[in-house]
This record gives sequence, C-alpha cells and structure tokens, in this order.
Amino acid sequence: MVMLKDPSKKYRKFKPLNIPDRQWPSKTIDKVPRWLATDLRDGNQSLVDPMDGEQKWRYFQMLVKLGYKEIEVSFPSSGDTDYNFTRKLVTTPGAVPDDVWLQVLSPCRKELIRRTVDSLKGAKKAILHLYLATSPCFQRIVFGMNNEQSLALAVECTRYARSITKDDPNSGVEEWAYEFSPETFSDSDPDFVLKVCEAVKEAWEPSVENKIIFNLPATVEMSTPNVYADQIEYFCRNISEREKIAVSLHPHNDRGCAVAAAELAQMAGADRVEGTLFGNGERTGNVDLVTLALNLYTQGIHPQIDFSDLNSVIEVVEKSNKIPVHPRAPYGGQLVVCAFSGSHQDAIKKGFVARDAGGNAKEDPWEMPYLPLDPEDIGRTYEAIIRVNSQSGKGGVAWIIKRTLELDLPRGLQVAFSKIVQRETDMLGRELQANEIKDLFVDAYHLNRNPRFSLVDYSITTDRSVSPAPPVAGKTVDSRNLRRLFTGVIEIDGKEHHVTGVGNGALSALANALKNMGIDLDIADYKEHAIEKRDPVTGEKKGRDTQAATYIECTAAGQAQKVWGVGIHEDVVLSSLFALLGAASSFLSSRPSTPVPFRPKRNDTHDVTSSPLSPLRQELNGAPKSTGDASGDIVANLEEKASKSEAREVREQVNGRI
Ligand SMILES: CC(=O)SCCNC(=O)CCNC(=O)[C@H](O)C(C)(C)COP(=O)(O)OP(=O)(O)OC[C@H]1O[C@@H](n2cnc3c(N)ncnc32)[C@H](O)[C@@H]1OP(=O)(O)O
Ligand SMILES: CC(C)C(=O)C(=O)O
Repeated sequence: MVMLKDPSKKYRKFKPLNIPDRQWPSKTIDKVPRWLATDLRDGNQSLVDPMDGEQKWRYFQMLVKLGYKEIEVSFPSSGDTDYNFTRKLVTTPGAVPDDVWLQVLSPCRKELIRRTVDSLKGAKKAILHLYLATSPCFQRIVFGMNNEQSLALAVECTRYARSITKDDPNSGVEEWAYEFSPETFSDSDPDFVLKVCEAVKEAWEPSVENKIIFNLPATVEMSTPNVYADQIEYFCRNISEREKIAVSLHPHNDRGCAVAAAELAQMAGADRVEGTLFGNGERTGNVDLVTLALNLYTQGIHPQIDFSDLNSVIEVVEKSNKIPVHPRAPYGGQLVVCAFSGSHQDAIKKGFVARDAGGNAKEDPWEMPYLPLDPEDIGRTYEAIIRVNSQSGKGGVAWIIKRTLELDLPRGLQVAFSKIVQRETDMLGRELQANEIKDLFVDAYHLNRNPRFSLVDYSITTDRSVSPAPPVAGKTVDSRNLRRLFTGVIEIDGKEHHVTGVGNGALSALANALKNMGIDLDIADYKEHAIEKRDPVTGEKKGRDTQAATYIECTAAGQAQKVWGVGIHEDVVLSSLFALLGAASSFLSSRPSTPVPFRPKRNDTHDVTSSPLSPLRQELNGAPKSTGDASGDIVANLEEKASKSEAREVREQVNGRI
C-alpha cells in the first residue's frame, strides 16, 4: 500500500487565522493591480533548460509590448547568462522604455547583493528584490536560524542594500525601489512576518511616492485560498504606514488554487500581483497572469495588458519555455474556444445567429451560451470555435458550411448532411477539419461536378398550348398563368438525351422532363438565397458578384427515401436546375436499396426501352412501377406531402420566381 490509510498524522491540517470580522468576503475587485511578470526569473529558474540571452531578450520585448511595467528580468548572481542579460538590457539604448521597472532578485547574502546591484548600473528604474524565509520549517531546516537571527539578517541586508542603491549617488541607477519577500509567508507566523517587515521598512525608510514593496508569497500553497486571503487582510490591517507600502502577492499553484488565491487576496487588500504567463514556475507553477488579466476583462475591467493576439504570445511562451500551453488552459488553450458536442455547438451557433440578427456592434453586451469571452477580442477566430467529431450534431456541421461556403442550409439538409459527416467521423475515428467537411459537402452535393447528369443545352419557353387559362377576347393574357416548356439536352453517364417537359415553372418543367425519362422525383422542400460568389472548391471569394444557392429535397414517387440537391449559380434558374439534377444524380447513385420508379410514357419523346437510355433503364431494372399519375406536377405533389403553408410558399417560389 502506498497511500496511508490514515494520513492525519503525517499531514496536519493547516491552522487558519481567526479573523471573525474579516472584510474581504464582501469586497469585489474593482481595479487593476500592479502586475509584475516574473517569467524571466521564477519561471526561468524552473525550466529544464533555462532561457539563453537571446530567448530572454525576445521574451522581454514581448512583455513590454503586452504592457507590463514591472518585469523581474533575472537573478544576476546566479551566473553569467542572467548577469550579462541584465547588462545588455541596461546598456542597449531604447531596449527598456522609460516607464518600465527592471526587477532583480538576490538572497540575503552581501556579496550576491553587491553583484546584483552592479548588474543594474545604467538603468533608469530598478527594483532590488531580496528574500529571506520566515517560516519555522525553513528557519530550522534550511538556515539553522531562529526568529531573532532571521530578523537581524533581513535588517542588515536591507541596510546594506540601501547603502549601495538609493543612498549611493554613484549607483548608476536613476530611481531605486526596494522589494522584500518574507519567503514562505503562507507558512509563517503572521505576527513574526509583521515584525520582520516593520523592521525592514524602518531600515529602508520608504515614502508615499516611492513605496516599499512587501511581497507576501505563497511560496508553497498550503491552504484553501480563503486562508491566504485572511493572511493578506491581517497583514494589510496591522502593518504600520500602510500608505508607504505596496502589498504584493506571489501565489504558487501547489493545490491548484493560485488564481483563486490571487483574486481573494486582492479583495483582502493587496495592490500588486507577481506571476507568469500561463503559469510557468516552480513545481505546479506561479499564478497565471493571462487568466488573472482576462478574468478582469470579462468583468468589464481592462487589465492594461493587451492580449489582442494571444496566439502569438503562446508561440513565444511555448518556444521559450519548451513547455506546451495546456489545451485546456483558461483563455489560451487550443480547445477552450472549441465545442465538439452537438448541444454546445447548437447553442453557440444560435448565439452567433442571434447576435448577428440583432445587428450588434463589437462592444455590445456579450451574451453567448458557453462562451464567457468573445474569442475575437483575443485574436481567435470563430472558425476555431466549432469543431466536428463523432459527438457533434447538425448545428456544428451547418456552422462550418456557413463559414466556409456561406451556405445557409435548410434544417432538413443539415440533418441529412450531418449523417454523412457522422458516418465519416465514425469511420475515421477522429475529428474532421473544417476543410474536410467543406470538401465532403462539395462532393456529396456535386458542387464541383455532377457525376451522372450534365445539362448540355436548354431553353425555357412558354407553352401556350397547355396554358390553363386561354386568352379571352378583349383581355390580356396573365403571363403568370402560362406554363413553361423545358426543352434541352441532358447528358447522362456520358450520353446525350433530348428531353422535354412542361410545368408551372422552369424547375417543375425539368422535373417533368426527368419524369418523362422515368426519373420520377417529387419536390418536398425548396429554399434559395443569395451568396457572395465563391469558388465552390476553394471557397475563395470571386469578386463582388452574387450567386444564388438553391436547395431542393426530393422524394421518389411512392418511396420513402429522400435526397437533397444543391445548386449554385449566378443565374437563379440554372441554380435550381442544377440542384434538381444533383438530387437526381444522388438518387440514382443511392438507388440499389430503394429503387427509383421507372415509368416510360407512351407519348414520350423517347422510347426508353429502345433508346440510348437503355443502360439507365437497366440500372433501374426491377424497380416497381408507380401507380401515381405521371402528369401530376411538382407543386401538386408538394401539396399532398407538405403542410399547406409550406406548399403555398414553394408554389409562389416555383411559379413566380423561376
Ligand atoms: C522561492 C525562490 O524561488 S527563491 C529563488 C531561488 N532561485 C535560485 O536559487 C536560482 C539562482 N540560484 C543560484 O544560482 C544559486 O543557488 C546561488 C548563486 C543563489 C547560491 O549558490 P550556492 O552558494 O552554491 O548555494 P546553494 O544554491 O547550494 O544553496 C543555497 C544557499 O543559500 C542559502 N540561502 C537560501 N536562501 C537564502 C536567502 N534568502 N538568503 C540567504 N541565504 C539563502 C541556503 O541556506 C544555502 O546556504 P548554505 O550553502 O550555507 O547551506
Ligand atoms: C523569491 C520569492 C518571492 C519566491 O519566488 C517565492 O517565495 O516563491
């Protein structure tokens, strides 16, 4: 057995402070703290391969660009890399903006403090940071010192630091600040910490304008974050000359609560937070500055750090640390702006549709199911939001087709295409990329090339001979009542056929022409809309022209099977004809399971039994003969099958528009 049955002897419960009148629980975070980025020090010291000078340089420039004004750049006494990097920063003109403070860390050892201070000669603004552990555990085990000795060392080193920095006119730095960290604060006696800090403050003599920074680290996270908040509130309430002090936080993430600890401790009175981008740092890491900043942002407070292009930040962080940002890391993780599951995708899609429909501007209130932040604000694209795997539904798939091809699929087609996608994801056992889904759609609905039917030539004329309302003397003919005659050449499986058909509109005329060839399709659903012209294969915009997209759902007379056809063309009539031919092609190709009725009509242009259509007939061989009326037009069929209002809508479209 590895885990103890009773761990209570080995691990003792952390004893919380007793502050019955604590104030922080009813506070909120209303302002941006001072941020200190310690990626180049605490983050760097924890890496398998610490950064070299060049990597540090690039990282530093990024931190400056993001807006950090206090940056812990090194531990100069650790060796040449950090010392030389610090020298390069202060000696390279323009490398450090005038409003940026360079912070450097040293233990309480005089020779190391000297070297640390020397590294900064030439800097405009510098923070010298000393640390000394105050917890009984460290005092006893690491230093072999008692409280008095620790306090004396802290004061002695602060005095020494003062003498070679702000009190030294030849220090070579324009403005000095001082930070002291009672290391292991989270495990220290709060009253002893106060005693040490009072003594250090007295030794440094801060002012209101140039405050001393007391950095109170959860060097190791020991307790629930409310206990850390209590410790911070206790310090803030009891330290004297609070106005001359910046209370700083430095939470580590041993229990996974660093962000919560930092937030509660700000509510408890802290002014400043030290951390790293994406939480790199010793063991489980430092508190993540990206999360803290964007948590503020999503509460309506700009963190004064610009994460507009978070992807490029991730790139630098990953390259420098050689540690990938976790795919589920808040805000930055690859997967956090993605939804795979059907119900999430559906809700997000509806959210975006509602936002678009409301004509919302970028800064209008964000109300989006499942997404706490507009991904666009941090430079992430909507395309990345919805990804498709076997857990996805029609909503996500439709969203991808909308984004890639600008096609607004009717609900029935969403359902049908989603099944095709589902089959593919199940078969491949992996996620499908947006481009793969687009290609699948182009292929399934023959947008690139109809594999079986091709419209070689056609004309649509009015057929007055069959007009339902022949002209009456003295009255003009209502052209809306004229029936249309489709005459054309259709190539089927490489062979040309002359066909004719009559209908209420061009589409129904073609449907009847197909019916005359034995392909008896009824139109069950019809939708069209305009789109910007795009290449159907690459999806790229092709100028400013618009195209029509037509969606037609067909059933074979007397059959349950339904197929969809999609047509895209500048000409709205052609777009619908292509959609019908697409459906016809899909129908024939899927026929073996549900054969198409094949009914040669005696008065047809072609006798299919002896015409070149024979191969087609053979393909259709064995199909049950329909008992339906071969002359019934598509709108009449539709009225039988669809609801009355839908039928009326389609009738208007078919009769009036095409
Ligand atoms: C919580 C933190 O992250 S603190 C920052 C930690 N960062 C680093 O340590 C990175 C850079 N460190 C180094 O390069 C080296 O450790 C150095 C240069 C500081 C010291 O190197 P060495 O002299 O070889 O000492 P070593 O690293 O073995 O041990 C640390 C020594 O410093 C002492 N020490 C540790 N912390 C402190 C402190 N805050 N003040 C004074 N002395 C300290 C230890 O007690 C130990 O002393 P000992 O040798 O008398 O037992
Ligand atoms: C030096 C101090 C602030 C530190 O890194 C820690 O305690 O974690």
